[in-house]
Amino acid sequence: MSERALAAVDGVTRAYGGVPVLEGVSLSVEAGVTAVVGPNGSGKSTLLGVLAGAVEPTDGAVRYPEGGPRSGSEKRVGYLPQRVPFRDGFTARETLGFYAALVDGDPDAALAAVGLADAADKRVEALSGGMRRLLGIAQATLGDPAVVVLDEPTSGLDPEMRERAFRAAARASDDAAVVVSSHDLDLVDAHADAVVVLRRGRIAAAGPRERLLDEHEVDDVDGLYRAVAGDADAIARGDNGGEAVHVAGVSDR
Ligand SMILES: Nc1ncnc2c1ncn2[C@@H]1O[C@H](COP(=O)(O)OP(=O)(O)OP(=O)(O)O)[C@@H](O)[C@H]1O
Repeated sequence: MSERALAAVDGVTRAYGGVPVLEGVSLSVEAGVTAVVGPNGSGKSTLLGVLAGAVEPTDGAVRYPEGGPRSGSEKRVGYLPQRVPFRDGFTARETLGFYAALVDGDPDAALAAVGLADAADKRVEALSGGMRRLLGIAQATLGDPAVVVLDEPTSGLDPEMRERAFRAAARASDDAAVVVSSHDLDLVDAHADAVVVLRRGRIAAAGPRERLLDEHEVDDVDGLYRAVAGDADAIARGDNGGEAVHVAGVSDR
C-alpha cells in the first residue's frame, strides 16, 4: 500500500449464500475521485460497502492508514448508500444538523456545497428524488472525512443535477479519497482521476484514468469499459484480477 493511500482493501472476497460476488479484490485509494464502473451485478455496491466499513468481507480486510470509521469521535469515512433512509418530518437543514452535531460539521456549508442552499427549509419528503440524492452527498461529506464513499450518487438525477453531484464529489476530493460508483461514463471521464472497472466481482482494470486510456489505446472511459468489461478473456487471463492494484488520485494527474 502506498504511503498516500487513505483506504485499502486487501484480498477481499464477499460471498452471499456461498456464492462470491467479490473475489480476491485488492485496491488502494488516494486523494482524488476514484470512479468504480462495471455492469449491473458486477459487485460495485458490495465493494463500496466494504470500503465504507458497512459490508463485512467474507475473506480479506479493509484498512484505513489514518484511522477507520470508528476511530474515536472523528468521522473518517462518509458513506452514501444506494438507498438513503432520511426521516420524514424534518427539513433539509434539520436533517443535516442532526448529522453535523455528531461530527462537528456545518450543515449550511454542506447544503451550499451541493447547491441545496435554497431548499434548506424544505421538508425531506417534499424534496425531489434528485434533491434527496444531493442531500445524501452533503450528509456523506459532512465533517470532512478522509474517505467519502458515494454509491451511484447520480442515479435518478437529470443531466444538470448529475453534473452538480459529480462537481460536489470533485470539490470534496482535494484532501479526501472520494470513491464513486456510476454508470455515467461521460461524467466519469470528465471528473475521475482514477478508474476501477469491475467485472463479475473481479478487477478488470484499475489505475489513473489517463494511464488506463493510454494502456488500452482508447479515447475515453466508454472505450475502456467496452475494452475490458466486455472482454471475457481479460478476466480469464487474470489481468489485474486478484493482484494488488494501486489507484492514484489527484497527485498523479
Ligand atoms: N445482501 C445481499 N444478499 C444476496 N445477494 C446480494 C446481496 N447484495 C448483493 N448481492 C448480489 O451480489 C451481486 C453484486 O451486487 P452489487 O449490488 O454489489 O452489484 P452492482 O455492480 O452494484 O450492481 P448495480 O449496478 O445493479 O447496482 C449481485 O448478483 C447481487 O444480487
